[in-house]
Amino acid sequence: MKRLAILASGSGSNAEKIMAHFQHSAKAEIALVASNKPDAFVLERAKKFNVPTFTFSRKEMDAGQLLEKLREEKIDWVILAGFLLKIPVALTRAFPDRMVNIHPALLPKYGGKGMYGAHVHEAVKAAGDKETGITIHLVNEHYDEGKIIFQASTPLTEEDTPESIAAKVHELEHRHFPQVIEGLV
Ligand SMILES: Nc1nc2c(c(=O)[nH]1)N[C@@H](CN(C=O)c1ccc(C(=O)N[C@@H](CCC(=O)O)C(=O)O)cc1)CN2
Ligand SMILES: NCC(=O)N[C@@H]1O[C@H](COP(=O)([O-])[O-])[C@@H](O)[C@H]1O
Repeated sequence: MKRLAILASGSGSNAEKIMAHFQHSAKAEIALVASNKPDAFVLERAKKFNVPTFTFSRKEMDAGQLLEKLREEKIDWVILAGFLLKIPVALTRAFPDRMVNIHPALLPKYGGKGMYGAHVHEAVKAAGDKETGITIHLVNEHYDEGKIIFQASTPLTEEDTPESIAAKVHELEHRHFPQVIEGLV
């Protein structure tokens, strides 16, 4: 049984879909949900699924305390689902090809520092793009430059707003991320 940890900084709607997907799985289990925000709603979602939680600061992550916890819990895969800090290289190297992230755009467009959450959808709207989508990729030491595993797109119209774009992207994420993880682990 593979042991998966989810890292998230906010609401955790993707984390919830992933926990529900693996709730009765014989292949993998969500062994930990960890956040850098003690008040992140993802922690409440984890408690609903009886998944253990762990909180840490950027300083503690950079000092190796998150890696220590992942090793203690014998984690096989790390899933970034709305995690908003850069994973230090020591941590990415501890999980080579075993750390995956979801990005709310069609990389390589709209990636890199500053490109997260609503900032991404606002940039897509400002550019007048006729489509957007999601990218699921392996994680390396740089933001959003790891090997792309999966992409899915959705059309946009001039009537779309950053909020409606976000809703379309979330729908794609919730539909695909759990299945892609299932195929990876
Ligand atoms: N080493 C890596 N770490 C992370 C990656 C990655 O690919 N490699 N992906 C991100 C997730 N992400 C996009 O998918 C992303 C998240 C956050 C940022 C960003 O600019 N963050 C701000 C800080 C925001 C905050 O403190 O609330 C910043 O760095 O200034 C960019 C991309 C997760 N980690
Ligand atoms: N660049 C990273 C980034 O922007 N990640 C995005 O944060 C949201 C988290 O939503 P959730 O907390 O409801 O799962 C998701 O849309 C995810 O793609």
